[in-house]
Amino acid sequence: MTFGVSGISFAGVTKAYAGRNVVDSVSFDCPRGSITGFLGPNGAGKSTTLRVAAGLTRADAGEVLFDGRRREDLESPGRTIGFVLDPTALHPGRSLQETLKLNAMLLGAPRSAVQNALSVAGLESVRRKRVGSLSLGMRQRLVLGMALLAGPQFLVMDEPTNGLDADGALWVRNFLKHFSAQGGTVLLSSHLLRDMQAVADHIVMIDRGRIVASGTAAEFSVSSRTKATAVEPERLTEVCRRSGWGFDLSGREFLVDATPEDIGRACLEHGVVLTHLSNITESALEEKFLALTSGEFSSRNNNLEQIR
Ligand SMILES: Nc1ncnc2c1ncn2[C@@H]1O[C@H](COP(=O)(O)OP(=O)(O)OP(=O)(O)O)[C@@H](O)[C@H]1O
Repeated sequence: MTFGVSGISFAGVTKAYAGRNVVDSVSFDCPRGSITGFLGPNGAGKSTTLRVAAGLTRADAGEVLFDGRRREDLESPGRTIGFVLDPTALHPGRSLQETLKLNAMLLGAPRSAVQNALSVAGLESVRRKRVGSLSLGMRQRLVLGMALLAGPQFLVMDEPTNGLDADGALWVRNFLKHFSAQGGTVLLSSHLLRDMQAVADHIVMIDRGRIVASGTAAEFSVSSRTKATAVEPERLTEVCRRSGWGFDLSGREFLVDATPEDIGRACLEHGVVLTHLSNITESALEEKFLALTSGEFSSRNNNLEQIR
C-alpha cells in the first residue's frame, strides 16, 4: 500500500539515547522535484534523523516513506535512494575507482556508472588515489559519486558541502538544482544558513530534536534585496537604471531589488568594479535561526507564524 505525498515523508520519527529523545516526533515532507533543507545547530538531531531514513539507526517510533513506501518495501532501495552520509566511513586503502567499482557491483549498476560517477563528481584525475590520502572535500565528492551510481530518484545528504571549497560547494548546489529540476527529490542537512539559503526550496528547522519551524525558502525571506558598493557609485547607479532594478542609496551603500548573481553579471558586463555584494535575506534568516536556537522561542510549535 502507498500513501502520503510524492517524495520523502517523515512521520512521527522518534529516537532516544540514554532515555533522552534526541529526535522527538519529527514529521515533515520533502516534495518530489524539490530540495528540502534540514537546518539545525550542532547536536540538533539532523544526522540521527537521516540515519533513520537510511535504515542505519532504528527509530523507536514513526516511519520514513519514499513515494509513500517504506524503504524496505521498495524493489531496489539501494538503487532508488542515494545516501550521502559519513565521508569518513570509507575504506582508506582502496582507490577511488575501486571504491566506486565495488559499490557499483553491490548495487548491480553497469560498469559505465563508475566512469559516469567519476566524471560527474569531478574525480577523474584522482581516480587512482587511495581514499586514505584524500582531503575531506574529495571524500565528500566521492560519497556523492557513490550515491549517484545507480541513478537514484531520491538523494538524502548529511552536510554534503562540509569540507568543500567555494567552487566545490557551488558545484554541489548546481548539481542538486539540476537533479531536482529533473524530478529528483533532495533532502540535505546543514548547520550553515548560507548553504540552505543558496539551494533549498523548502526549509525545515530542527532544534533539540524537535521541528521548530518550516516553510518555503521564500517564507523565510523578509526581503530579497542585495547590498552592494562600487568603486564608482554613479556607474552602479547606471547599471541599476539600465537593468530596470529599483534601488535605494544610503551613503555609498546600495540596496538593490535584484539577486547578487544578476548584479555581479551586469557589473562584469559593464566593467563596474564592486567592493561589496551580499544578499540581505541571509541576515534575515540568520536572525530567525539564531533566535530559534538560542532558546528565545520556547514554543515547540512548527507554525512559521511563531517566529515572525
Ligand atoms: N549513537 C549515539 N549514542 C548516544 N547519543 C547519540 C548517538 N548519536 C547521536 N547522539 C546524540 O544525539 C544528539 C543528536 O545528534 P545528531 O548527530 O543527530 O545531531 P546533528 O544535528 O546531526 O549534529 P551535528 O551537526 O553536530 O552533526 C546529540 O546530542 C548526540 O550526542
